Amino acid sequence: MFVVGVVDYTTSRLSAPRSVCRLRYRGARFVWPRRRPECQSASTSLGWRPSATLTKMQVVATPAVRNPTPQFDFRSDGYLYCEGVRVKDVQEALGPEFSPFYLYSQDRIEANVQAYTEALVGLDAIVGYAVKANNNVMIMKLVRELGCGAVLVSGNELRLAQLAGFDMRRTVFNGNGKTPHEIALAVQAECLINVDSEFDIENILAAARRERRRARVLLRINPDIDPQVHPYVSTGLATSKFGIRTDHLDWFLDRIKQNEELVELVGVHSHLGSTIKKVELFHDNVVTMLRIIDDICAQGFRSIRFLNIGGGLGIDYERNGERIPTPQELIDAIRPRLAGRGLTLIIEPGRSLVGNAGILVNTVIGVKRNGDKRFVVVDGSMAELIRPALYGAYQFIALVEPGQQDKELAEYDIVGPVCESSDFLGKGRRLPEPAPGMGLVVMDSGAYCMSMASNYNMKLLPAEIMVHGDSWRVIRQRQTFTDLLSGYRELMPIPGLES
Ligand SMILES: Cc1ncc(COP(=O)(O)O)c(C=O)c1O
Ligand SMILES: N[C@@H](CCCC[NH3+])C(=O)O
Repeated sequence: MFVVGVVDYTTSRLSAPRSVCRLRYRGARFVWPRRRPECQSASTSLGWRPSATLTKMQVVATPAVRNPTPQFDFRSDGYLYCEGVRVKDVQEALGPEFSPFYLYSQDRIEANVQAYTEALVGLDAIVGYAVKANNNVMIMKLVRELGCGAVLVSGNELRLAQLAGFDMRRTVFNGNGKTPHEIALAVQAECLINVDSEFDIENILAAARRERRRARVLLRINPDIDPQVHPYVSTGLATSKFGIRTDHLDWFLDRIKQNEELVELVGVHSHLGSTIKKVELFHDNVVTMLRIIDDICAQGFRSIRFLNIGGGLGIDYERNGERIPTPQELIDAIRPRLAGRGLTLIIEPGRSLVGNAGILVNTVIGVKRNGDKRFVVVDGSMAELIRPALYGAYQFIALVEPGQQDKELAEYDIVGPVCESSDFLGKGRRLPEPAPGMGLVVMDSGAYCMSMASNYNMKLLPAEIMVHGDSWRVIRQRQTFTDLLSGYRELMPIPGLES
């Protein structure tokens, strides 16, 4: 919560960063009731919260001016809450040693899964959680209990899915560089396996022969559709490393036909990319894939049962009022095409299941000025959250507590302590000046944040906290210095690492 203006009733003047009676802040609007200066509680919209005194009314605003995730809200006391838990209380309970940390809302994850399951009513479908988005095993267990399958991209994700109790026959093992060892694991576990290349199919055939099991495979198609996203998260263009070009499909079909005792072709897969905001793209993909299924069936393949359309639905990172399609809108766009086809739809969401269910809570180390430029330096960095450094990604940033009321709003770059100029969490963010020790949150950090974190500069992987209702628990401990040294165990004596 911070002051954006002061209404002086005695002079009927509004002094504010912009002296107009209509203030705008990141898409939200506060309308000062010019005609009713006696009004104690002004009309507000989208999170603006006025407070009043008899002669002057301070117009104060909470930073979450648009709140697309009700489980995370900035309340009138100026603090950020996750469900019933005040985030500042968790920060204080953990202490500075455990900062930064990730914090998730169980309710939000449940609601996100439910949005898919409700949208899919009446369709034969599997929601395959893309584990790469967030591989916390407690989150994996939760989505499994909610009925999801899993989409895996490494042998270790596969093992973790087994530990999390997934029915492995409802998992998809995917990837453009599966090793022979990983393929053997997938064949043993009876995953659905995506074929991505010539060497992939050879390795699958070899593993099936060795394991004496018939592998169930899907062909990952490269549909050459532009998902209109950042090039680094686009996967379905002809120039991408992923999938099989349609003009090369026949080679794969022949190879499968020659080896039908070892592999069963059960479906096709494609994934356009991530952060997609247009449902028409999913529709176009389904149309392309159905045409390919028809071609494949015309060549005598009788066992095609799965249409896997990948994941990719975006979330509302910007919170600027732009409409992001819901899972319901996505499914509604493709449902008519699926009627009467007798296929099981597989959809592989990652970001849209967990992205807005997590936040990264950092502690402010200090504020620094270099000439006109102002920085808020926090203890979190590109090591814990790399999306801004890697893609220039925008994630909403705010203080988890009231800013210093006597200080003005200003524009800051939010940076970490890592020795890289790309180490920023946000640029040019308008904030009240924070004091050292205050909590600063990066919203929408549930997907591709912790799972992409690193030990750069020997930073420790953060703890992860799950909130449910009024309580919270640690669902992964913070790494320790000793954890970082475990690879040296055999090489030198390290206290605490003898065995
Ligand atoms: C094959 C595949 N499936 C599913 C996903 C999940 O995508 P998203 O998190 O955007 O839903 C990805 C990641 O982009 C992927 O590569
Ligand atoms: N890591 C990306 C998404 C990659 C999706 C996997 N193909 C992100 O943070 O947005």
